[in-house]
Amino acid sequence: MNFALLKLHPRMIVFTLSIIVLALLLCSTIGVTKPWQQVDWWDVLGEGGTVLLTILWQFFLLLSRPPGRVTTLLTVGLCCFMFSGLLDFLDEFFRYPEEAWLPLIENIPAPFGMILISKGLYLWYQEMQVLNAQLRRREANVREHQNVDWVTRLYRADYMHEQLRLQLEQGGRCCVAVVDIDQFDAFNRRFGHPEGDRLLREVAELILMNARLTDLVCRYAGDRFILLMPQLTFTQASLQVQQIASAVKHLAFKSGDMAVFHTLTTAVVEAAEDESCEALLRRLNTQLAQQKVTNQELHGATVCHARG
Ligand SMILES: Nc1nc2c(ncn2[C@@H]2O[C@H](COP(=O)(O)OP(=O)(O)OP(=O)(O)O)[C@@H](O)[C@H]2O)c(=O)[nH]1
Repeated sequence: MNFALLKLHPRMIVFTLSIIVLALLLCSTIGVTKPWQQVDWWDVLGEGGTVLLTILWQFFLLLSRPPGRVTTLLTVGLCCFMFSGLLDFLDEFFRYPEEAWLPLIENIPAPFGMILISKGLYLWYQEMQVLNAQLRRREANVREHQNVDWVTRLYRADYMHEQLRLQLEQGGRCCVAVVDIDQFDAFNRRFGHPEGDRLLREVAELILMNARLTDLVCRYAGDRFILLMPQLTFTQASLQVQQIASAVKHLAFKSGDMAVFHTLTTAVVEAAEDESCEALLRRLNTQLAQQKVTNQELHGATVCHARG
C-alpha cells in the first residue's frame, strides 16, 4: 500500500481526529457512564461497526485522492456522518440527563453529511469524465492496469496487439505508426538511466498531446512507441506522425544545465484488407528498419545533440 498521499492531507486528518475527540468529550462531559449490565451489545456491535467502516472509508479516500474540492467535500461529509454515528454509538455507554441537548441534535449532522457526500460524488463523477477523456488515448476501451508500463504509464505492446487485432477484425480504415528515439542508448550512457526514464516519459507525453482522443498510444519496446490510428488515411496518419516527430525535435530536454535535442525515426502503414496483426507489424518493423538505414546514410550516426 502506498501511504504517500496521506501526507498531503494533514488538515483533513486533524479535522477527522478532532471530530472523534469532540464526540468523546461531549458524551463524557454531558453524560454519565451506564453500568455494564445496561449496555446493549448488539447495538454496540451495529453502531460501532458503522463508525469503524466510516473511518475506514475516510482512510481509503485520503489514501487514494489528492487534496482538492472533491476530497474536502467527501471528508467533511463523512466526518458529519461519522459524528452522528459516534454519538449514537457512545450513548450505549453514557446516560444523559432529561434536559440534555446532545441526544436531540444527534441525528442532525448525518443528513447534512449525506448532502456534502452527494455533492462530492457528483463532482467526482465530473472529474472522472475529464480524466477518462484524457486516458482515452492511453487505453482505448478496456482498463487493465496490470498491462501498464511503469516508466511511461502507457500500455505495453501486448495490449496494443489485442487492440490492433480487434480493430483488424472489425475492418474499416486504420493506420499504425511506430516511433523510435534515435541514439537513446548513447543518451542513457551519457546522462544515466533515470534521465533516460524521464526522457521516455516526456516523449510519451508529447506523443499523447499530438494524438487524437480516438488514437491509442502504447510503449512498444525500450525506446519505441506505437500508435493505433483508426479512421485515418495514410496521408493523414503520416502528417500526424510528422507533427509528433517535429514536436520531439523541438523539445529542449533539460538534463542538468544542458538542453538535449532528439530526433525520431518513424514508420507508418495502413492496414490492408484481411491483413493479420502479425503481417502488419512485420511490415511496420521492416519499414522502420529501412528508415533507420536511410537516416544513417543521410545524417551519419549522431543525431542527438546537446546545447550547454
Ligand atoms: N532509461 C531506460 N532505458 C531503457 C529502458 N528500456 C530500454 N532501455 C535502453 O534503451 C536502449 C535502446 O537501445 P537501442 O535499441 O540501441 O536504441 P538506440 O540507441 O536509440 O539506437 P537506434 O534506435 O538505432 O538509434 C538500450 O540502451 C536499453 O538499455 C528503460 O525503461 N529506461
